[in-house]
Amino acid sequence: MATMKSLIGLINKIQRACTVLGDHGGEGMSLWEALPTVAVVGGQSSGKSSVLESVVGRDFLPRGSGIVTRRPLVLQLHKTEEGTTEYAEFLHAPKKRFADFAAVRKEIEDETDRITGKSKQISNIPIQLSIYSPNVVNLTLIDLPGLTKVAVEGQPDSIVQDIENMVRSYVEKPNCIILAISPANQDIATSDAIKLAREVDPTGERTFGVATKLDIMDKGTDCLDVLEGRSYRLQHPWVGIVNRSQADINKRVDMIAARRKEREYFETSPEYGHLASRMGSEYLAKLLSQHLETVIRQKIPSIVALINKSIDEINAELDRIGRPIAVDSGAQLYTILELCRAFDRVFKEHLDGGRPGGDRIYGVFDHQLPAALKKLPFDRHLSTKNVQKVVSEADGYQPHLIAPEQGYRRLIDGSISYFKGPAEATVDAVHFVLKELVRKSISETEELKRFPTLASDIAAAANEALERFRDESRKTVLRLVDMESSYLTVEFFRKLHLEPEKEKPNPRNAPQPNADPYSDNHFRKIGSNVSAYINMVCDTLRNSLPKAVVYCQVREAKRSLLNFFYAQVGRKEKEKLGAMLDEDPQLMERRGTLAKRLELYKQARDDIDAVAWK
Ligand SMILES: Nc1nc2c(ncn2[C@@H]2O[C@H](COP(=O)(O)OP(=O)(O)OP(=O)(O)O)[C@@H](O)[C@H]2O)c(=O)[nH]1
Repeated sequence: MATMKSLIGLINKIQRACTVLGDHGGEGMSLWEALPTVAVVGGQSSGKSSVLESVVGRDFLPRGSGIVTRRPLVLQLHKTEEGTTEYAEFLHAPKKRFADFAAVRKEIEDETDRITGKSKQISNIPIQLSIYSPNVVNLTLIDLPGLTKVAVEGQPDSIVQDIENMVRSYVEKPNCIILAISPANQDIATSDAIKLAREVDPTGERTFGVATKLDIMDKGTDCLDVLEGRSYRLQHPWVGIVNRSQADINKRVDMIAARRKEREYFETSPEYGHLASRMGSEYLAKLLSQHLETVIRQKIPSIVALINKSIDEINAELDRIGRPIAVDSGAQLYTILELCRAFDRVFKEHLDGGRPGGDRIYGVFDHQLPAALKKLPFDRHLSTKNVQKVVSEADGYQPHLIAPEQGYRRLIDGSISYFKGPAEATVDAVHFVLKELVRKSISETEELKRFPTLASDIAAAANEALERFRDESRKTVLRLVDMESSYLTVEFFRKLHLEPEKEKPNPRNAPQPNADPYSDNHFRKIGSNVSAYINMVCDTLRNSLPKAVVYCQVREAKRSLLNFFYAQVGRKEKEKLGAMLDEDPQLMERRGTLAKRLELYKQARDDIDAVAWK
């Protein structure tokens, strides 16, 4: 079975971790709130600090008038071997050991002011103090500001309510054991601590009543009715305490002597002698420690359940925002390539039909290109007038004898050059569709959302690659057009000569006697032959241009869009890779916090497993 030391020590450890992570309750069912604690509650000057110092056996708490305790002080007591030196440690100064307890008092004052400033404000951010001593029991107590009645100089009017709200936020928790300090020299009925305890713990199952200042009750009065449970009955027996008086404090009576004096007081007291074994700060410490250990043991299952639930929630959140990237360059390079592949998959789905977009490329070939070809000004270029002009210029001083070979060539070349416009327009149109698909693919790649720098690097690399593909495609389509000029299809013209005159003899068209062979008819015929040839070329290009564009741009985009990028990334050194994976700072901070909390909860679960099964 787990020992008391190990269980309370376990809770101390988890409590410290919670404070490091800023989990001191208040945000839903936090781990802190699931941990059993003992809260010390009492009115101003009720003797809270004196009880705590008696339990610790050391003078270490700040004293003074007005509100002294302005932040909760989580006091974790660790019993060490007899004869070992006592020392204290603060969570906010983990490397520093305090052997001088006067310095502990100063550190508490300074740390209080660090958060609340020199004002008399209060704050619910706890100060975590651990004391290691052979004269203590394993116990965690939370010292809270004294319940006060009136604001003093320098305090806001709301201070009374603020303090009560803070104290209430601790004692209302079902896991909080209430140490209610009431001065016996005042009517217990007016005790602020008992009033509050009755409110939040009506059955008294988690309230321990402590009566202080028994030694300065009015002569002839005693506290037996309360201490023997006849009035203000609680489930746990009241404990009477005699702390150092102010005179003792001023005389620097040390705590161990004070404890001895307290023991003698009860053993020699005519009223309380028969209760001596159940009175005094040492007995109170043991009673609380045993009770705390019992409560912790009962709460272990619910604490473990909460820890497991928190671990699952944190893991789910980490999965949602993405796990931290390992810092070694191999892992970073792997991550970058994985993210590139994720983008590439989305891009290919757009092209191959899994996602919309690829159809727009087909639309360029099926609508835009034919429409552009149709609009080419061949009618004007092959008008009889222009044919005559070109043929005459081509003949020079010697008119052609049979067929105007040069004229034909010039007319054909001139016509073919018109195809360059639609060819380049097709290349550009497909380029812009591909660029748009890159942009969409970047935004649709979920994994890339947390890496804005890498996303823009991939987009830049992809667009550079598309520019290269476009240049290559433009050269290729212009070459296709130029090839049509470089060698005319002889077969076409052979057939032309073999083909009977298609036109029915039309008296108007029939050659008139003494007709000029170079008449309109002649040139119209040339124009129509060239037009027929150009139509053939047009049909060829309408089919070959899309093939060239797909081959140079679409196929390359699918095969090697990021090849240059991969080569560049492979050559980058470590810090450059890290810079590519820089994330949204808020996201990184969020992930860091979650990772720390996850670590806390996993460590707590392991600690509990290690202790609970001993
Ligand atoms: N004679 C006697 N004096 C006591 C006893 N307990 C506390 N005092 C005195 O009462 C005064 C207040 O004691 P503290 O321990 O500071 O009380 P507190 O509740 O911590 O006060 P604040 O935190 O400042 O509100 C001090 O002068 C103590 O010396 C006691 O049992 N007997």
